[in-house]
Amino acid sequence: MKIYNYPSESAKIKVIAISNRGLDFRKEDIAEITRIIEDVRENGDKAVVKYTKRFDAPDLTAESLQVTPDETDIAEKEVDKAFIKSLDRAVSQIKAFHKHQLSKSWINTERPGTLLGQMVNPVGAAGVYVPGAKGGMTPLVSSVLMGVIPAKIAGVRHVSMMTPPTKEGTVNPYLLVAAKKVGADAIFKAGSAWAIAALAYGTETIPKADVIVGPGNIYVTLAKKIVSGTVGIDMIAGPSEILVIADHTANPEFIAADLLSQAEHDPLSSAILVTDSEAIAKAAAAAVEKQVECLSRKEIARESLEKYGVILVVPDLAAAAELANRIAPEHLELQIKDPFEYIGQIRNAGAIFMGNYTPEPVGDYIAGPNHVLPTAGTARFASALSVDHFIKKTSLIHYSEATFKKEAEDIVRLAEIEGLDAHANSVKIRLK
Ligand SMILES: NC(=O)c1ccc[n+]([C@@H]2O[C@H](COP(=O)([O-])OP(=O)(O)OC[C@H]3O[C@@H](n4cnc5c(N)ncnc54)[C@H](O)[C@@H]3O)[C@@H](O)[C@H]2O)c1
Ligand SMILES: N[C@H](CO)Cc1c[nH]c[nH+]1
Ligand SMILES: [Zn+2]
Repeated sequence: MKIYNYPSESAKIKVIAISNRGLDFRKEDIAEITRIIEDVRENGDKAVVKYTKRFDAPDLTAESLQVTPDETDIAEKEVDKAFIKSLDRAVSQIKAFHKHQLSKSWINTERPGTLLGQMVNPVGAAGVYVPGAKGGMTPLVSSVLMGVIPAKIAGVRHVSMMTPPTKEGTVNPYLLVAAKKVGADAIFKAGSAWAIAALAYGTETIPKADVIVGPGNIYVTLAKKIVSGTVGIDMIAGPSEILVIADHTANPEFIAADLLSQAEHDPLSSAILVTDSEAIAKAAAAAVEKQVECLSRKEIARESLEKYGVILVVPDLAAAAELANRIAPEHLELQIKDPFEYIGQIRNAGAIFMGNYTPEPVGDYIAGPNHVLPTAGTARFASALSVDHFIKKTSLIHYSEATFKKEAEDIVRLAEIEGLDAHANSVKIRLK
């Protein structure tokens, strides 16, 4: 990884290139993904099957698009007991965390003659996208939990899970077992933009969703952006990112391992180290070089680090916080002497990991908070996937006759200023 002093012109250019990578869709991709979405909207299952055959599973048919109970039964026999034990711990900790997020309906009668409030309801149907590039080579079991658990806690009646099938037209058994464990109602063998389009518009086999959530590669993210508004989406949860702020107390081997943990996700992932210690910068760069060689996904990690990895040496930790706030990373690790004192300086980050024994993967798998997080600087305004993404709030309003009459004059005046006679009349007619 290259080391730059920050601030400097060259470092600024590098940081801008990294920050812009996630939402920097190519015109050709926008055109192609829009075409795919329209095709699915018009031709339903036929189009979904066509793209799945072309990109993922050459022998898939409309009849085999949905995973059958038999396939899940077979999967249950294929996975080992140790997996179930780890899965159970993750499920229970993720459930416990998300239960805190439940909102309650409320009514207020403080103002005499009124009842005002908010009724909370879950959406009827949700779609959870679970990434699975290269025929399920990286089955993101944890993303099944992160998508389905908050939907079910919110009370969503029907949750469809979408994931790209393997070349043989199957779904990785670990994904199937996880999906059953958390109560996914249907699983479909479709990925990429066609899966998102099928959820947005519905097909003969795939039910239309009210909300689509879940991370994915650039095509998934772009498709979600395009259908947003027709359906609700959680956020732009694109290629993973990590920014580590480290001081002289940090362990360079730990830093390197954590940077690589996100670089290995995708050639478009980004990994940044910001430190006030030149010695740490050099040692971490050397450790990355050494550790990357041992990774099975070293090609991906190398490509990501080459393009979107950087080490920045800043004058002090205040400058590091300022930079982190500007980049608004998905994951921010604080490998510094007193992270608790420091967090007050951080305003923009998807999730903050504090201390040398809280590496990012703790949050990816087991701590409890959701790992579906805003990327590409969208942590400036977006939050982690949560129960809130699956609910909506309806306002409740009731006026007594006496209170209505007391406020009528004000309503009429405001309506007349807006030039809306019919609004004024709907009040005046009740005063006669
Ligand atoms: N932000 C988050 O919270 C978060 C969480 C987990 C994972 N991630 C990210 O999710 C992503 C997962 O990506 P992935 O690739 O492993 O799985 P994916 O399921 O998102 O992508 C694979 C799908 O894309 C299709 N595809 C390949 N080339 C295509 C093309 N040219 N046009 C259209 N579709 C094409 C494949 O056929 C397959 O169906 C990674 O970028 C990872 O960093 C983000
Ligand atoms: N780090 C990813 C979010 O950017 C989530 C994940 C799933 N599995 C491993 N990691
Ligand atoms: Zn990860």
